[in-house]
This record gives sequence, C-alpha cells and structure tokens, in this order.
Amino acid sequence: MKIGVIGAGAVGVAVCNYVLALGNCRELVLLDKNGARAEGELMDFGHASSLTFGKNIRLNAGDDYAMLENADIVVITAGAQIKADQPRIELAEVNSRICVDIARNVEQYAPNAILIVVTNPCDLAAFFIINNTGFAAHQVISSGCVVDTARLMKIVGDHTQLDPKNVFGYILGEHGSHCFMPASILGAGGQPIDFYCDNNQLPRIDPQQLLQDVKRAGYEIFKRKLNTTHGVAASVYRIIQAVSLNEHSVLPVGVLVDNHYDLFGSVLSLPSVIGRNGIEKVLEHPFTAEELTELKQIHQQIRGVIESVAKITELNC
Ligand SMILES: NC(=O)c1ccc[n+]([C@@H]2O[C@H](COP(=O)([O-])OP(=O)(O)OC[C@H]3O[C@@H](n4cnc5c(N)ncnc54)[C@H](O)[C@@H]3O)[C@@H](O)[C@H]2O)c1
Repeated sequence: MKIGVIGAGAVGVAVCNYVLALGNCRELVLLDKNGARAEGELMDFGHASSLTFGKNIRLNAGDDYAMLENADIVVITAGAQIKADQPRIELAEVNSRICVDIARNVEQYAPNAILIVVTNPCDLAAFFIINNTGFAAHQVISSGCVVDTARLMKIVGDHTQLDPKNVFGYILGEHGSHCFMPASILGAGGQPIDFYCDNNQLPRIDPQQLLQDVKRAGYEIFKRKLNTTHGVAASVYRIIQAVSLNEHSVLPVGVLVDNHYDLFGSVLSLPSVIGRNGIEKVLEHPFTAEELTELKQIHQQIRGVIESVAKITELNC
C-alpha cells in the first residue's frame, strides 16, 4: 500500500502518526505547498524507524505531485483554516477551489487512488472534487461524520459507564452544524438506549441535548487549542484501515447522494460499506418519517450552499 497525505499541518501530521504507528503500508508520502515543512516532518518521523517498535516504511516528502505516482490512498488535509469572523461560505469557496486543484494534480499520477477528504467543509469539497475531476464517486470519501459519531459514542459511553466502542449510533448529514442523530438506532451494549438506562438506574438521554453536545464537542476543543487533531486523525485512520484491509466496514462517511432516499446532488454522511474500492455501497436505513424529513431538510440546505459556491467559483455542480 502506498499512502499519500496532502497538507503537512496539524491534521496531516497527526494522520501520518497513525499510519506510521499502526499502519502496514510500504510507502508514505507527505506533500505540502510548503515542501520544506513536509520534508522536516518526515525527517523527524524517520528517526522512529531506529526504535524497536518503529516500522521501516519508505518516507517521501516535498511539494511535487509526481511523488504520489500510483498511490492507493490519498488523504487531503490541505487548505485554509477558518479565520475569526470569516463567513463559513467564504472558507467553503477557498477550500473547495484548493481541494479541486489538489485532486486534479493527484489524478495525473494516481487516478485509481481512493481519496479521503478532510479539509473543511469536507463534504462540500468532496462534492466539488467528484463533479470537477475524473475521480468516480466511489473513489471520493469525505471523512464526514466519522469523528462526530466518535464524539457521540464517547459521550454516551461516559453516561452509561461503558466502553464507547459498545455504544451504537450514528451522526449523519453534514459534518458540522447540519448533522442529525437518528435516535431510533441509538443503543448501548446491544440494547436500545432507553431500555439500558432504565435497567441500570440511569437518567434517560435526551436525544436533542445529545446532538447539541456532539455539535459543541469540536467547538469546545477548538476554543482551548485552536484546532482539533487527534479525534479526526483517528477517524481518518479508521477509514484508511477499512480501505486498505478491504474490511467492508460500515462507517458514517460523506458519500455522493445519488438517488438515495430520493435525494440527488450533495455529499452527506450516510452509513456506507467501505472497502478496497472506497465506497462499496450506501446502506438504506429504515429511518422514521421524522428522521427522513430531517435528512431531506439538511440536503436542501446543503444544495443551497453548493449552488452559491458554484456560482462564485465557477466549479461544476
Ligand atoms: N473534517 C474534519 O473533521 C476536520 C477536523 C479538523 C480539521 N479539519 C480541517 O482540516 C484542514 C487542515 O487543518 P490543520 O489544522 O491541519 O491546518 P494547518 O493550517 O495546520 O495545515 C494546513 C496545511 O495545508 C497546507 N496547504 C494549504 N494550501 C495548500 C495547497 N494548495 N497545497 C498543498 N498544501 C497546502 C499548508 O501549507 C499547511 O501546512 C482544515 O481545513 C481544517 O478545517 C477537518
């Protein structure tokens, strides 16, 4: 496996750390417009290979896309960070353009790669990549709500005093403010969440409050350290693992909505089967009527943003 990471910032480097510590790839490429920064990071990582647990993965870094030749997986974390008081739509324009340019460069050297888009707004950026490059929809995965779902699992795990891995639930929709939680599938230890709480003398969880807490989780981290890195990097590594081991894992990643739930033309997080071909299948869930209405409303809001960004950037939508 050859893995590329574009963007040698806080998130890109955190992803490299997971790949080097846990992964089983033969080559890791770190690319940044600031090539020296990427080189410095991988030179630093290189010293880990002298230690007993370090893996001798071939490391390449710089600013030249040719390094990505025949990469199997490319993670895009490059882009601008939101500035104080900057409207989100402005960041969407800037980063959608950057991500499409990057994907066009990647396409020249690794047209068969699976792309994992992390740069925010990741769902919008993935949507514009699908519509403005030769990458097929199944090759382009937005990291979407995997991190939001991890946050949900941790919060419910703390409440139920269970390992978060024994919590089942999804955050779906858009990574960010337009996400929702289908309460009908939330569970702990294989039991419906209300049943679990009642049987264990715990207060029931208010689904609306839970969703608010999930939405605030990223903000609470950002307020303290001015970025978020570890949770998102672990989420990206989870997707890398599903692709590289052809796991057919169901993950709430951002996928092109193309006649799913009668919706067309956005990227939203939906439970999807992830394997060697990227998105192998988008699962259709038996959502309640209310949940379906919520999903449709989110899609319509996102379509509005897509059309505004397309108008200004002249990207296809
Ligand atoms: N999807 C998520 O869950 C999630 C979570 C955290 C951060 N993010 C996003 O990830 C992105 C990166 O965050 P970060 O904290 O690493 O930022 P950062 O500022 O630390 O790093 C960004 C890097 O991208 C590089 N870069 C910018 N434009 C480039 C281009 N055109 N080509 C190559 N490299 C380029 C910069 O030189 C910099 O090294 C941001 O958009 C952030 O909002 C997403």
